[in-house]
Amino acid sequence: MALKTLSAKAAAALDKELMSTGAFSIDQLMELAGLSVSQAVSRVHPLSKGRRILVAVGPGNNGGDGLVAARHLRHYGYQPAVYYPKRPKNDLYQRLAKQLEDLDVPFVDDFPAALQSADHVIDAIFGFSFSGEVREPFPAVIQAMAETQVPVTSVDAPSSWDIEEGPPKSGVGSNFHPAVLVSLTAPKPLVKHFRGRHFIGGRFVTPAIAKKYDFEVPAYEGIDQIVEVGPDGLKL
Ligand SMILES: NC(=O)C1=CN([C@@H]2O[C@H](COP(=O)(O)OP(=O)(O)OC[C@H]3O[C@@H](n4cnc5c(N)ncnc54)[C@H](O)[C@@H]3O)[C@@H](O)[C@H]2O)[C@H](O)CC1
Ligand SMILES: [K+]
Repeated sequence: MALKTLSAKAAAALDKELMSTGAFSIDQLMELAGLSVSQAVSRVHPLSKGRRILVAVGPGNNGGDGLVAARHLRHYGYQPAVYYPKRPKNDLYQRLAKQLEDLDVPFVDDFPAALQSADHVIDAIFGFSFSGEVREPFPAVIQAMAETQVPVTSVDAPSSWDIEEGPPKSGVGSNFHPAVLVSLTAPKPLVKHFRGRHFIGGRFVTPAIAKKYDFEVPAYEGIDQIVEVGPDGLKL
């Protein structure tokens, strides 16, 4: 079976289509994306492996997925902490942050320090709209995720990787290889460079949309919001 991936451009177009003709709101898609991430983390890192989950949150919707995942993980009995250095004024992100504050989820300022006492990390810094060189304050965060022994789950893309080409050839992110990736909707072309455990999530795509964008909706089982596939996105 040939590997079907979604380019950054196609992923953005699909997102737009779901929220226009598809009649979804961004809140709904983000809730389901974040729920998928929370399920993948609880699958690879059950509570018995340690409760402390550090969530690195970026300024866009990838970060929003991380905020939603943190909330679900808190309800599952984990102890998430959130690093969220660039908070947009946007109402949606403010509400997601407030929901975490109401659950007494701490927001931390020093990512490398917080990493010292984390059992697992969620990388929700950048997704399919990332491009160019990583700007401040994120280079040190990506460097810390690259060097740590703590396992990292990346949301949609390992942050700093080019969506089509994968890890940068040199500099920040060139040595970043997360243990787990949750591709939302469909894998992006960068998966050809990924070697860890790989899940597909985002269980909201209709068969018609999948056909139009030329990928297959994975065979979700029962009430699961994720399907584990091979590192490259092919069936296990
Ligand atoms: N249909 C789906 O699959 C859904 C996926 N979701 C998630 O949304 C992201 C894409 O979100 P978007 O807001 O378009 O962008 P990002 O979060 O990837 O990042 C944009 C953010 O980052 C800044 N930025 C870009 N490049 C750099 C850089 N080099 N250095 C620093 N900052 C950078 C940019 O300015 C923006 O602020 C997708 O991957 C999924 O995770 C939706 O949640 C639901 C539907
Ligand atoms: K990410």
